[in-house]
Amino acid sequence: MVDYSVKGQVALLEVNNPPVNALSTAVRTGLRDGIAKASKDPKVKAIIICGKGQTFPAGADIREFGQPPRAPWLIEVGDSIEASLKPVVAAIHGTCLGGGLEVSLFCHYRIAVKSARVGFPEVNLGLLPGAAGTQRLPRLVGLPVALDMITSGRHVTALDAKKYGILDELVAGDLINAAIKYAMSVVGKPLMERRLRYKQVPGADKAREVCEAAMAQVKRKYKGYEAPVECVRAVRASVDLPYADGIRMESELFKQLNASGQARAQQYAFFAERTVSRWSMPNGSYRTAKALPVKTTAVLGAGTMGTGIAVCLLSAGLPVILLEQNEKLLQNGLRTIKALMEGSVKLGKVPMEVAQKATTLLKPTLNYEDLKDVDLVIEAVFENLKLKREVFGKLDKICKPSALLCSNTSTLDIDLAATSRPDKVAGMHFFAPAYHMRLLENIYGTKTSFMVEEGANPYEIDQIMEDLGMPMGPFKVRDLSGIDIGWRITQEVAKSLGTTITKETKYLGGERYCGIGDDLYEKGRHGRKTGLGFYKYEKKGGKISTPDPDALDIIEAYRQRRGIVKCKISSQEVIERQMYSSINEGFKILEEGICTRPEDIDISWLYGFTFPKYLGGPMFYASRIGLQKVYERICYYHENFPLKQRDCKDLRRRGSSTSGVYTMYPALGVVINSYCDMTTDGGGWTWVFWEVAVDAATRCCWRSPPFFYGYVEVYGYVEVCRLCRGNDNLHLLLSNGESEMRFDMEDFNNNTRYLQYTTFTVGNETSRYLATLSGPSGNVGT
Ligand SMILES: CC(C)(COP(=O)(O)OP(=O)(O)OC[C@H]1O[C@@H](n2cnc3c(N)ncnc32)[C@H](O)[C@@H]1OP(=O)(O)O)[C@@H](O)C(=O)NCCC(=O)NCCSC(=O)C[C@@H](O)CCCCCCCCCCCCC(=O)O
Repeated sequence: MVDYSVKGQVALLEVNNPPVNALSTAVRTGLRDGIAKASKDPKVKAIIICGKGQTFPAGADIREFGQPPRAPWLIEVGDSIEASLKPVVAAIHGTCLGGGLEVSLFCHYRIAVKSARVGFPEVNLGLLPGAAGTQRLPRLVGLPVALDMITSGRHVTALDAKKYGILDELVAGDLINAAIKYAMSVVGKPLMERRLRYKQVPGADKAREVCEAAMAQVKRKYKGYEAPVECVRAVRASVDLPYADGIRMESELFKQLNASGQARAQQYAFFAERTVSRWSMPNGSYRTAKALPVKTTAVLGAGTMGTGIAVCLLSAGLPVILLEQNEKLLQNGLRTIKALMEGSVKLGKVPMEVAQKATTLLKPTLNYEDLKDVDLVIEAVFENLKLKREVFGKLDKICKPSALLCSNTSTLDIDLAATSRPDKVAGMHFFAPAYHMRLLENIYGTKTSFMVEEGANPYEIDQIMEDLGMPMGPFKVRDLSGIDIGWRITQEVAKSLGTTITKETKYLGGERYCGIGDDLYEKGRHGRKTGLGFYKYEKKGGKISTPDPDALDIIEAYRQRRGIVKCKISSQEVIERQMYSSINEGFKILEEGICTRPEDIDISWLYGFTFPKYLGGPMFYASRIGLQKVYERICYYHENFPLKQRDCKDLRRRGSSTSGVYTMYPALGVVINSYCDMTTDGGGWTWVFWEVAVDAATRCCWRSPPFFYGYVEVYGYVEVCRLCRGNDNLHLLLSNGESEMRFDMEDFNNNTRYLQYTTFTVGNETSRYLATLSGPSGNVGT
């Protein structure tokens, strides 16, 4: 796993663990042994560490995180590198990430080719750099850059890394030859000053302000995610604590994060993203399919979706012909595209050069003839079957036979497009905003409005779903995508069913129909673009939403017209009805063979609905709750409400299996047992322990950090019998000696599911602590 050779007076340690040279146990052992061997060899004057194949090590081996940890620890290997009496040079190409960057920071010198990138992406896996990265990077580059890199996980170009001081030199030509030359040039120079552990963090006097600002920023930007918060804490320790204590704290926080449900979910998402790219269909797979070259494109319709799609294509550097039916709509569209491009540049999402080039790549037209040579057409006209059929008829006549004709429809049957080239016609459903969302898919939503019809308040529903981690509640999403769009879609559905929607319509196609959206539509409340929808906005097209009593009046009038008696719907029920109906649909999709793996569905949600990665996706979420429970609740809603939940045999089968544990995610380990206890120490701290057995092999245990302050949120299923038993068995108490946090538990002895949502703030500290406790098939406390 590490090839050892000596070139002249330089020992070469080449990590050889394709595809990304991950730092597995064997690699760590190889590095440790290689350093020892080179240190003993009198011929060797300097040592080089590099990667064979496509990259320098891109990090620890993520697959090892779900297994019992095995020595040598990366940090011990790093210590032996730093202690070497012969200079050690990291020669970097490809992606030097995570543990790879940590290895290089133990080396005395770092050189790289210009195309290399470095970074600490651990945060994206629900972790922090756990092999001294949080202590060493700040010592090298100062707090602002270290905090930015570690909390964002971004990849930094070699050029920037050189500017920050991470790299000592950029080299051209053959990396190994350049590294040998460089290594020989530093032989005999003092090594002490190159050992980062002895350095002070530059700008330490500003640590408090800088770290507090970073903490406030990560809480705002990565709301709900635990890892960025712990990253800031760990980096701050590089200033507040001596090196050895900082390392201990980093290691504690790493272990704590790694045992959390968020890390499991984010690591699952990492592999799921890669799994879904290995698609397979009856007539081919990713192995056999060849991509059709697309050099020129056209977008039909310059409304919200059309302009968004155009920006997406332009940002990818593709020429776009934008077609509209009249000059006024076309000019509006061009203005929107210009504004979106400028906004993307401001947010750093699109480089300035790309935006400048886009102006030359965009060609407006009113004439279908201009589309005759394009490779790809994406139609984004109104969701009206007749109109779309007309458009496809014209495109079929004008476009070259090899051109792909795609529809951005979210609901209409693509087979109805009626062209002479059905094999070149496809649905290409972009998610709004099209230039931002990475998903191009066709999944359709939940039956949210039902709940509002029964008495729930849309703003409360949004808040509950946002607290669960969705960036936007379902009603904000409806305002964003346009209430008129929803209205048009249901009109089309009704038409295709040979019926019409009236004020009295209660069922459509055998499913319950809610007409609240129709009432809003009739009042001109079409969502954000009109400044009014479920919410009120600061202006037409505005982004600042405020609850609107007028919208609530419309909803109430609707209920009265229908004779619906308003009832109270609990937060738990809101979550269940939102999530479980989607999970049920997910299983139905698997059963129907539309998707082949749960990962396909989860990735659609992560990219299409910005579902929080720390929950993994609805299918992963279901497996954490326990399919049996999910299935029981779906049955309950099916029996007690006039909802038409489609009964899914697959979920029923899995849900009624006696084990109660679904082994859908063996790679991550399945939690088979969990145990929770607490104790109060002499300092007045209440320590909460969760002990979790994973796959009967890994036992991880973590406790609440000693600096437990801030506010606590507990939500999700709480299987109370698994909670710590306090004096009166009725609450969970957390205390920091001055204040107490108390979570009252109801139905404690009934073993019933229970949702408790509480926030608690102590002093000015705004840190967030999230605790998710759940079910007998063992969900990890986080
Ligand atoms: C590197 C990439 C950018 C490459 O992208 P590309 O598109 O080219 O390729 P793919 O993404 O498709 O990947 C190809 C292939 O490789 C697999 N893979 C990629 N990275 C890894 C990896 N790090 N580990 C394993 N496998 C990996 C990928 O799955 C693909 O295979 P597949 O079969 O699925 O197709 C891109 O891949 C990328 O971004 N990778 C991730 C990079 C990353 O996140 N790196 C950081 C990893 S975490 C880390 O490094 C942590 C460190 O800080 C070290 C922590 C040390 C922990 C010490 C803990 C102390 C506590 C224990 C002590 C116990 C003692 C006690 O009890 O006291």
